[in-house]
Amino acid sequence: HTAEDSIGTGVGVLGDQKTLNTSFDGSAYSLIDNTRGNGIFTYDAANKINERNYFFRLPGSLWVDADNEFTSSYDRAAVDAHYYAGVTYDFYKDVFGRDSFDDNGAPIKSTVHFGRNYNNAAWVGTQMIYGDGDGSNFVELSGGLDVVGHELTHAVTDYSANLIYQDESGAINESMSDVFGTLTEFHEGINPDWDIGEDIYTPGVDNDALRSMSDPTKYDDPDHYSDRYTGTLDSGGVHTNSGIPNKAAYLISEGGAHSGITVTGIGRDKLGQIYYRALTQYLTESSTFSQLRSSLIQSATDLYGANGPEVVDVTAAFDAVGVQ
Ligand SMILES: O=C(NO)[C@]12CC[C@H](CC1)C2
Ligand SMILES: [Ca+2]
Ligand SMILES: [Ca+2]
Ligand SMILES: [Ca+2]
Ligand SMILES: [Zn+2]
Repeated sequence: HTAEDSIGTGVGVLGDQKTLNTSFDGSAYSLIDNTRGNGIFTYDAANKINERNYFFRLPGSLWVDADNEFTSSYDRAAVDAHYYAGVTYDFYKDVFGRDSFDDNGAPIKSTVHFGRNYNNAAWVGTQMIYGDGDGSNFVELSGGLDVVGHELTHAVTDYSANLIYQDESGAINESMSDVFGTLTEFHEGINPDWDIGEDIYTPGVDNDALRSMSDPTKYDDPDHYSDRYTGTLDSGGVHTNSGIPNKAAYLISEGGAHSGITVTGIGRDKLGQIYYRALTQYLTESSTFSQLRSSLIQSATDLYGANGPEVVDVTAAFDAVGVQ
């Protein structure tokens, strides 16, 4: 008896109802979505840490439920990891024609309840992991669509430019994840914004976020090359210096005046196409900010012509953040 596709109901981290693609094996329902690529699979690390007190051996146990209703508080992290992985899969497929992170339908695996009070999420080379947060700095991190899109974009990057996670190439790696995590949020269209992590950060504080793409300085990240971090923390400031290309991406899409330069704005769709082409056709593992600028100008030229408003805006945006 082979398993069959089923549709379950769930409640996400923020208490929102959603339907889930699940799989019934004759006795129980599991978080296997067979409607996308070679499947989306969600697992439970059950907050265990292994005998040496290091992180739990992955992926943990496949998420199983007796009645196809995923409505308990313990279920919420799994509901959103599963559902938002599907949203991100659809974004890449519908907008760029990319079939999963490897463009070959690779199964997408996520593990939730990872670690204990773990204030983080990551792509660990083979799958996503999501901590529950400590309940004060973070709630379950899979509850942020931009975070799920951010993490899955790390996988896309690994299978394309494979940007080294250090210094400027690392900051571009981070920025790509913020850009496509944000574009995923706009594609779904529920409370989209140019902030990162707002849905899962500091439940006790409203209107804050981890990072801002529209104004990186709001959270002390630079928005100009002259203010870049040159130290060794965080692999050379990959989560800080990402503010510089993030600000450029925001200006390319939305326009604005910055450092005495005015950018018109070409919109999110063109931003996404230009960035996706640069990530998959021109950037390499050691690309610098300057090479990001030239890759994006080349991509805009390929897609929309040599002297159009798109090339003008990409050029102006990188001038505005001090990258030549
Ligand atoms: O930027 C990140 N990882 O590279 C974050 C930080 C908070 C969200 C979960 C992980 C995004
Ligand atoms: Ca149930
Ligand atoms: Ca956001
Ligand atoms: Ca908050
Ligand atoms: Zn990241």
